[in-house]
Amino acid sequence: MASFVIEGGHRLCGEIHPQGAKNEVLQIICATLLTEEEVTVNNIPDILDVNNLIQLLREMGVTVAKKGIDTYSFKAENVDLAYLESDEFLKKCSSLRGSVMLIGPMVARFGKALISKPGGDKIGRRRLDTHFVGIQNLGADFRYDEERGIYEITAKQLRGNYMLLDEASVTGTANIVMAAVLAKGTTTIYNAACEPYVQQLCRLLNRMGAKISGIASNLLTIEGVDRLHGTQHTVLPDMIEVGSFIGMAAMTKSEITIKNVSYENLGIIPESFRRLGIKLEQRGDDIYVPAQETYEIESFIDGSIMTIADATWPGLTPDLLSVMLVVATQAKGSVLIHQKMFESRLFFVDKLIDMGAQIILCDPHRAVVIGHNHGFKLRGARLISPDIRAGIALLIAAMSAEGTSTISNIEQIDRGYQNIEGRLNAIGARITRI
Ligand SMILES: CC(=O)N[C@H]1[C@@H](OP(=O)(O)OP(=O)(O)OC[C@H]2O[C@@H](n3ccc(=O)[nH]c3=O)[C@H](O)[C@@H]2O)O[C@H](CO)[C@@H](O)[C@@H]1O
Ligand SMILES: C=C(OP(=O)(O)O)C(=O)O
Repeated sequence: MASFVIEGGHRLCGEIHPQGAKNEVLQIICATLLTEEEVTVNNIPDILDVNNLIQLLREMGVTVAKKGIDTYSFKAENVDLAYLESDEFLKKCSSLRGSVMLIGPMVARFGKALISKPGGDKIGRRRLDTHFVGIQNLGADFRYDEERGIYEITAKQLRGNYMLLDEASVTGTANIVMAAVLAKGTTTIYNAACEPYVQQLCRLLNRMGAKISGIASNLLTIEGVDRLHGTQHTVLPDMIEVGSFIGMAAMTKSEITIKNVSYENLGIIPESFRRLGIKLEQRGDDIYVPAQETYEIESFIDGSIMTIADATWPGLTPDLLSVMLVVATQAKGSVLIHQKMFESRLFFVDKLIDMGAQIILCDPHRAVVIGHNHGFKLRGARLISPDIRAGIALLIAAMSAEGTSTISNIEQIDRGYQNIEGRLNAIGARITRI
């Protein structure tokens, strides 16, 4: 288990480039299975989750070529269908959350998919009903093999259907869309997730020859086609990384410019940081964050205490609440952080309380943060990263703290942040990997 040793109290200064979006690229890589032709993908981040998925595709028989520093081509011409049934494949899938999105393309193209329960963060229950019910609605048969602990999904020919999803699941919508593009007839998905990740997937599929309309809304219509072909795709910058950098700058009183953020795809994220009192400016497609000695959390118009809560897109992504919570500990004023979607994502506040933060954990979903207004600094501590976003939040806390901190289990951070210590040290941080 690797660790970061962080010397706190150093200001950052300069420019930083966000990596490609993890949650988009996981969908895009799975979609390359839908054609035997070559699909080239640019701006792929060099992170654990993505590298593991690429490796999994290689083992499935997909020809993967690295064409440039962050460009790969995928050609799923000779997929090894026997390997897809092996215990080795299923074991690998179970350690990788993104692998659940192999089901849609595999059923659509090969008529069969096997899957064991996928991994990912331990951030609460993560049910897959939306995925399964959606693909079942297209005519697939689901069987649970108790002995092997796996689901077997089969379909001779998927058929388009109308469906109203029970929740706007991001990976669930992606899975159903990828199954529906090769189904016979028209599929309508109401209450579809419409995060930029899903929008980008739909745009890629249309470039491959699919017929999807309603992109960016919660009502998608998909006219099935017989086959898809090769194309090119460029992954958007990672909006969660952009948000993490905004929070990091505010917390460490730093002046930074976050380059090429694709501002129009950030939705409510910039405004949500502004509500915490953080100044930021859009400069072309960059975000400039000036050095701020203090930032004051807004109140609602009626004077009541600010609430920052997650919601499905175009609401605020749950993946930034841990960062916003940490940033609030040094703000002026108080805020209620309400993590509605996941029930185990706020427990890391214990560690912040140990570092001197004033936080009341009301229940598994809600925490009230009483900001210090930089009145006193957090204290360096020995920390452990419980999940990817709590991990980056603790890193931000450690960077702003007095003294040295150690964060262990940084594999959780590496799942989603590319060479984070290298990129932050280049603009003034002091982080060592041990
Ligand atoms: C690989 C990937 O893309 N992961 C993202 C994806 O996970 P993932 O697609 O697994 O998450 P889902 O969108 O399915 O749902 C996340 C959680 O929110 C709950 N839920 C969801 C929708 C809803 O309307 N109401 C509701 O309560 C679900 O029950 C679940 O507990 O989307 C999540 C929600 O944005 C993000 O945190 C993850 O980073
Ligand atoms: C929860 C996340 O990832 P995953 O869905 O891969 O567990 C995340 O990216 O914040």
